[in-house]
Amino acid sequence: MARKFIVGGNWKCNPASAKEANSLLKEWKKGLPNVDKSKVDVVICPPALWMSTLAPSIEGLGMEVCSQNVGKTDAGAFTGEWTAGNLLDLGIKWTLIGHSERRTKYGETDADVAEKVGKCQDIGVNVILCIGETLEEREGGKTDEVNKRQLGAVIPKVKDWDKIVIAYEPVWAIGTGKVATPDQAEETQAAIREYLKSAVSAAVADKVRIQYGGSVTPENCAELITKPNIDGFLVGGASLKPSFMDIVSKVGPSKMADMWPKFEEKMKKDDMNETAMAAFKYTYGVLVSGADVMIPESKLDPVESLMEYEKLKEKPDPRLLKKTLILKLNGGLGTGMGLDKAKSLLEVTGGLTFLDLIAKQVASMKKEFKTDLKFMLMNSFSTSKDTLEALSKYPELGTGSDLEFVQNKAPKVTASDMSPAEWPAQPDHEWCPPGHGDLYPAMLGSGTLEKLLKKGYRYMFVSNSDNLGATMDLKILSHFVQSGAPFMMEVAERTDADKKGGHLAKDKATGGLLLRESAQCPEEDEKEFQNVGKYKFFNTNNLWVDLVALKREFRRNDGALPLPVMKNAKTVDPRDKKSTAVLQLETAMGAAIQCFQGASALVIPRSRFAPVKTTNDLLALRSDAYTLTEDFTIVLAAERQGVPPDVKLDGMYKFMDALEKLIPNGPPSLINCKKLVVEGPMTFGKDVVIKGSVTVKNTSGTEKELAAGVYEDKTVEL
Ligand SMILES: O=C(CO)COP(=O)(O)O
Repeated sequence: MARKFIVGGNWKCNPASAKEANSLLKEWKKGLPNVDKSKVDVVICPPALWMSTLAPSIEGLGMEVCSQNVGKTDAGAFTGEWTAGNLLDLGIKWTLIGHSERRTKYGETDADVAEKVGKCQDIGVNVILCIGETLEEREGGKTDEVNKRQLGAVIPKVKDWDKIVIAYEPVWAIGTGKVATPDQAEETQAAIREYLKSAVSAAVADKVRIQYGGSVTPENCAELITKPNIDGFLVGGASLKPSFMDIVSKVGPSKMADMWPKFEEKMKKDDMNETAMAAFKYTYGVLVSGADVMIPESKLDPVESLMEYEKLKEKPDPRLLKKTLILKLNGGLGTGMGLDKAKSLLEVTGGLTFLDLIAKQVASMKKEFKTDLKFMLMNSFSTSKDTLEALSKYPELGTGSDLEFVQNKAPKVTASDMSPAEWPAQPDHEWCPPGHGDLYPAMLGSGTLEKLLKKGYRYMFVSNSDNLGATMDLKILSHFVQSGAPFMMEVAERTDADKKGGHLAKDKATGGLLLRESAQCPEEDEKEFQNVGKYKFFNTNNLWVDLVALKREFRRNDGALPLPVMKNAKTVDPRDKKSTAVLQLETAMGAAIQCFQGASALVIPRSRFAPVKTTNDLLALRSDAYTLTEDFTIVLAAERQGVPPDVKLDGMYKFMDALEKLIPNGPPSLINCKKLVVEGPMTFGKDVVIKGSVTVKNTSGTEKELAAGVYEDKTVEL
């Protein structure tokens, strides 16, 4: 049976302060990408007083807290003790028992040790049982005898061997710098396993993990771990150093050490900048370390109430506009709607594309606020050229690097071995977009962030280019600036229609805001995830960022923001399902809310969230249910009272060309439509008016026309 390695860090009565402990844990974080969590368990034993306070940071590293000791009694008049039950009550599932320092310095006997193990077994606490001989005993040839005695005392108390790990720690090697040789340790641990076989069973002997402890270091651990009966280490002194992570990564190495040089070479060859490489290295590290990306219910609190747009009291300050950048994300292709160009080049209404509308919105804001406004786009390598061409008719928006920066691309990862994906037939397919979380590294790496800061820009309002409701709002800008928050997310209230999408929540440990996407929700918490009464808000992707704070966060995190990573399983050639299976790593820009201490959120009216994702959205938008205002925003007609029509077109109308054929005479009137369902091949006649809920069906298979007329609350069979 393959036993999973387990490494323990026994801090004993160290370090001198909780502050030092915290900075040690922070240092360890850097080593995480080098460790494959599926190969090694790690438990950390801090002094008892800090077990609770350090637990979130320890667990944040994918490690578990382990007590150094536990009492042998239940609750009662036992001053200075704690029980196994107390541990579980604090969420601590592990304890050491019988460490040689407890035995020699505090007089713990084999019988005490056995009682303690019994208490842990009763309640289900995992035990690392420490055994080992003194120098005298070793020299007297009594090693195996001592181990058998110490272990033998405990065996009658054990019912569940899955909750027992043995740490063989020769007393003469503890804290002395005198490590057992790999052969000595292997020989002794093989004898311990042999004893388990005869005293308990072959199955137990085979599955119980035996650690070695005593002067283990990053230097001597590599050879020790090759021995078949050494299943990990219990580390003392070396667990108080940043290099403890080297021990962990030598026991359970990730693919980072082997593969990173290959990715680095590939990216350098492609002239990628340092920031882009650091961003990919971070996401790749999350992938190969097998870090748990789930956010369980137990770690969250709901966000009860937030500031609402209607209640903003700050006095609008037009001077802030001069320090503010309006950024539109424009990296997306309209492939979902059957286009092979930037989605924003799609005609929305009245012959105007998204880009036309955005350009006109900016022009009208300049007029309204009587000031210049800085506007930029983040394009991707596939949207840049078309977009700049289309915008050349609006020279006042700016040109070149004043108008855009280009999103990075990331190497695809071969799913089978985590190497850089290769596809010589079409090398373009070896790269993918890294998601809109790339906004931040792309801004920094392209030099845009620095350039903006130098020119005195401090604030950024960013939104998706397909959300025509996301216009500059001076009230919101003034609130954001005066609140002093480094980051603010515009959120909207979730309705039943939004229950499958992500939600805002509070991190129980830090009280900070975070987003939980459906891919980050464990299956058993799905019901709570969809509870729109509990988790009331969703991210609209209209974000406000203090650029000085952004720069500071990059510095604080060594050049890469620690955003949650999503992995998408695809084939290297997306159209050839038989081509190599790859993973594409992505981050989302809204998730950065968790990176900024003091980040906030604002509830906005739905009118600021009007994205066009499908032909359903577009048909509604082109109809009279919406109007185009003088400042080129698209708003719902007043009669609709804030509720858009619910349009459900047959899947055959998913692509733009099919939509255009469906409405050769322009869209039907939907101003009084609640719901429109279209099934089967058809066209809409010239003056069609839909009222209430209408379903139009054609089951014949040949295209038919829905004639002019008013249709109200009915099903029409063509
Ligand atoms: O006692 C130990 C772990 O429990 C070993 O300590 P050292 O690694 O400092 O020798």
